[in-house]
Amino acid sequence: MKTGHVDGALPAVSFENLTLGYDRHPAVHHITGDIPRGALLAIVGSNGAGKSTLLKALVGELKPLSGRIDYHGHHRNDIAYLPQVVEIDRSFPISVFDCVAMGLWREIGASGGIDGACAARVAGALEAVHLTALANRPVGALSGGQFQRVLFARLLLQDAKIILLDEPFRAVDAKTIIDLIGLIERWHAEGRTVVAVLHDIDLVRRHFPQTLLLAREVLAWGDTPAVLTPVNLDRSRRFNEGVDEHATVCHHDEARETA
Ligand SMILES: Nc1ncnc2c1ncn2[C@@H]1O[C@H](COP(=O)(O)OP(=O)(O)OP(=O)(O)O)[C@@H](O)[C@H]1O
Repeated sequence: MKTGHVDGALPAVSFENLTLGYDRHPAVHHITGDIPRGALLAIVGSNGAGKSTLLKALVGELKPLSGRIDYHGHHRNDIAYLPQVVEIDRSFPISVFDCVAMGLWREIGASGGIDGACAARVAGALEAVHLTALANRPVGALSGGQFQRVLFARLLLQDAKIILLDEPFRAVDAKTIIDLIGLIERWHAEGRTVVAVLHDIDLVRRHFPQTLLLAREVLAWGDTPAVLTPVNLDRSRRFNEGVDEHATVCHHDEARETA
């Protein structure tokens, strides 16, 4: 049976027996299921469970070792991806305003020119994340939380149908989390599909109707209260990333062969 199903919702993206890995070593095994259109889905799991790997595959940075991802007609430009902040280089000299304006690159194109209407939209996005006063500051001179607001403002302008967020609240204070959750809920209300990797279980319970609990394979996937049960969370905690760190044999395939 497919997991992640919501009655009546068409899928935004489907995984079909998807296995992902690095240098041919599987990191995530045999994932099958649908992310419904308009879903607000949290991906939860221990360190090394494969959460970032799954997002990287979704955005096309990592090709499947086997199985496939069906995008149901969505194109790369329909997907916005916010990697973990540690993977983003902040050293280049660019202002907050220009960094947010990069969210309009699809519309502006190679010309790079920003007309008055575009500038007003950038200003609107900055206002939405309460950063108007810092518009001219270099991004390298922002705090971690301020920079995360910049990245969310850029996402606002990208206007993507599918938004992927990898640990968007890492090292972010409570006030900023509340503001950024407000933007996520706005995207959800607009019918966009939002998928976020998160570690704060209470926050997931409060704000994310659906959860995928991952431990290199799907432990549970569906409505958040049914997924984040004490039994499932205990199984997730017991996941030991060292067990098959250099796995060359997939236990599912092994079981199938000996059955
Ligand atoms: N570039 C890479 N090359 C080789 N192995 C990798 C690479 N990136 C991740 N891995 C391995 O793949 C597995 C899954 O990693 P991933 O980053 O997806 O986990 P995660 O659930 O996002 O963890 P965390 O919560 O710590 O961010 C881990 O064993 C990790 O060491």
